[in-house]
Amino acid sequence: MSNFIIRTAQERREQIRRDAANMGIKDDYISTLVETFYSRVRTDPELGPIFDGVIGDNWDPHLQRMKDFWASVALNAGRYSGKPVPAHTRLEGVSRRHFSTWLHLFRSTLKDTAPSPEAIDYFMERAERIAESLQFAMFGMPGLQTQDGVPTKSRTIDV
Ligand code: HEM
Repeated sequence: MSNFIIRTAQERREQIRRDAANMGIKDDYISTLVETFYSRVRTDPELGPIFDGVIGDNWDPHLQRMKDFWASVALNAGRYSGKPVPAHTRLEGVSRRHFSTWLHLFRSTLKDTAPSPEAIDYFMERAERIAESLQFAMFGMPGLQTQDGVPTKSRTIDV
């Protein structure tokens, strides 16, 4: 006979936070990660101009949104309620190469700042999964041309 354990959403959320805390992941680390990552993005020769064009000098709201986003992804904080897909499909001049650069920069930021080796994998797994979804929304399946050459824009991402 198998035993089923039924947990409430609240219990699941607490478990996620306990697991993350055991890796050293809490709000203060998410704040460090986001601040460090985007300070590197801003000076990156490929990514910097793309962000500059959209965000200009108005970085504070973007950084706050990204802290809420990562707290929701990593800690199930439920603080983010934006729409990542349209925010990216409307960007001009972004290719798969930019995503590869983004992921490299994210990994090196984690290597330099993460509170534990497990935390690096924890964030990278999630970043890679979301990057895949965004690229699918923007460019379609790798190697598959959409009928009219226009990227699929209808995907949503649950965080
Ligand atoms: C080529 C790689 C990427 C570029 C150039 C890029 C660029 C941008 C820019 C310019 C914005 C601001 C959009 C606006 O305010 O209208 C933005 C927002 C955002 N990005 Fe990215 N991004 C990239 C990859 C990613 C990845 C991999 C993730 C997640 C793992 C991500 C998550 C987000 C989120 C959550 C927002 C806020 C969307 C909103 O609620 O308005 N981005 N991104």
